Amino acid sequence: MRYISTRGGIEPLQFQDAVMMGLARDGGLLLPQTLPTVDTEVLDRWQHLPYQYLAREILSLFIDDIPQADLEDLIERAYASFAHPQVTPVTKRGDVYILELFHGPTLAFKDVALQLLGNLFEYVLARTGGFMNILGATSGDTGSAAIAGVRGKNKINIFILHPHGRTSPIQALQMTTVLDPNVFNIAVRGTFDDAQSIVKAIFNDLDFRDRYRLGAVNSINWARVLAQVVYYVYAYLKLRKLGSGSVDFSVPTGNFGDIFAGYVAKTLLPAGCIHTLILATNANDILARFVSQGDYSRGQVQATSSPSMDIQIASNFERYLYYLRGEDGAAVKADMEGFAATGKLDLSAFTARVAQDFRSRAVSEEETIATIGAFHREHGYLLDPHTAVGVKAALDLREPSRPVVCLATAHPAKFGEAVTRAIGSEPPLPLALADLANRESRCVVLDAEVETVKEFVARNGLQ
Ligand SMILES: Cc1ncc(COP(=O)(O)O)c(C=O)c1O
Ligand SMILES: N[C@@H](CCOP(=O)(O)O)C(=O)O
Repeated sequence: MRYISTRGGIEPLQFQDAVMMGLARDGGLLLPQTLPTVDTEVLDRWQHLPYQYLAREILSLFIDDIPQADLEDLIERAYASFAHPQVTPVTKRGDVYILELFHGPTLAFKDVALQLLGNLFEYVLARTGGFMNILGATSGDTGSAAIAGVRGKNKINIFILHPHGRTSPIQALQMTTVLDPNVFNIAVRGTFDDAQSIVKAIFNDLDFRDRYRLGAVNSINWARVLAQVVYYVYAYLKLRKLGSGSVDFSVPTGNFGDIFAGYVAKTLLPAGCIHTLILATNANDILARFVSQGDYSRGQVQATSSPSMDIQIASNFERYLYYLRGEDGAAVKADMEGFAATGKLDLSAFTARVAQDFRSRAVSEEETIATIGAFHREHGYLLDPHTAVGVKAALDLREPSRPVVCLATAHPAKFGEAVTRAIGSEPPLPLALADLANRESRCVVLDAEVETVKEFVARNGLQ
C-alpha cells in the first residue's frame, strides 16, 4: 500500500513515511492510493474476533512495511491501557445503540488512535534514529490524548496549542497538569480554528518543519483516521451477529476526522453494510450545511456546551473532497486555495452524490441539554454533550427499519457544567479526573501568531 496527497504533489509513500510526514509536503492530506474492500467471507472470519485481533486484520490491509509480529505488539500495548476488555463496547439504550469510545486513559475517543500513534512514533524513531517535535492543535480532547500517548517518551517533545479559555476546565487541566519535561502546553488567544491554521502554516514552512522534524498528532495524520476505522467495523460486526445486515452511524462532528474514518469503513465493507453516516454538528454547522445544500462556507466560531466541536474549518473535509472531485488532486488544490481566499466553496452540484453517504443535522444548545436530561431520565444513562448532539440527530433522522449506532465520543464527567445544567447535579468524577484541580499545572499563553509560536517551538524544541 502506498500513500498519496489529496493535492497530487508528492511521490507515493510507504505507511511509516506517511505517519512521520503527517501533513503532505504539498499542503494536502495523505490518503491510501486505493481504498481496500473486503467481502462477506472475510466478515464471517472477522465476526468473532476480539478488538485487538480485528485491529490487526484491518490495519494489515493498509500497512505493509511493519512486520506482523511488531504490528501485533504495537496494537496490544496501545489497548492494554483501556479500562474495558472490549476496548470500545456497544450498549443498547432505547431506540439507539451507543458505541462507547471513552474507556481510554483520557476518557475520549481520541485515545483509540493516539495510544497507537504514540507507539508508532516510538517504533519508527527506534529504527531510523533521530528525534521529533510533535506540533498539534486541540479544541480539548486531542491534546490530552496526544500528551498521554507520548509523555515521557525518549527523543519526542510535544507542543499542543489550545484556545485559551475555550475548552472545558477539566480538558484544560488534563493537559496542563502533565509535567513531564517533554510536554509543552500553549494556550493561544484565539479559537481552535486559529490554532489549527497556525499549526498548518508552520508545517507548510518546509525548512522549519525539517529542522525540527515536526510530527502531527491531529487527524491530518493518516494513522489517526486508520485506527478509528476499526471501531466502526467492530460495532457493525456486533450488530451483524444480532442479525442486522445494514446499519447507520451517527457521528458528532467537528474536524471531520471521525466521520471520515466512518466513510473509509463504509467503503471497506460490502455495499450497504454501513448504509448512512449521520453527520451531527452543534451550532457550528458548516458541515451540516455542506451535506444538506452543498454550502461549505465558513461562519464565526460559536462557543457551545460541546466545545470540542466548536470548529468552522474542518481539516479532514479535504479528504472527502478528493473523492467527490474524482481523485483529481489539481481540482482539490484549486478548491482549497479558493476556500482559503474566500471562506466559501459551492459544492451544490454534488448534493445527490453526498446524500448516498451522509445525512446531517445541526443540533442547538437547548436540544443538546434537553437530550442529556431526557436520556438520563428515560434510560439512566449519562451522555456527554458531544455524544448528545449525535444522539439527538440519530433520534430525528433514524430509519425505524435499520439500527443506528451513536458514537459516544467522550465521558460526561469531562463536561460537568453542561451535564449539571441538564440533570441538576454534577456527574461523578472517575478516578482519572478526581484530583486534577489540586495538581500543579504548567502552560504558556501566547498570541495567536505563527511567528510567536514558531519562536517558542524553536526555543524549546529538540534539535
Ligand atoms: C468529544 C468529541 N466529540 C466529537 C468530536 C468531533 O470529532 P471530529 O473532529 O473528528 O469530527 C471531537 C473533536 O474532535 C471531540 O473531542
Ligand atoms: N475536537 C478535536 C479537534 C482536533 O481534531 P483532530 O481530530 O484533528 O485532532 C480536539 O478535541 O482537539
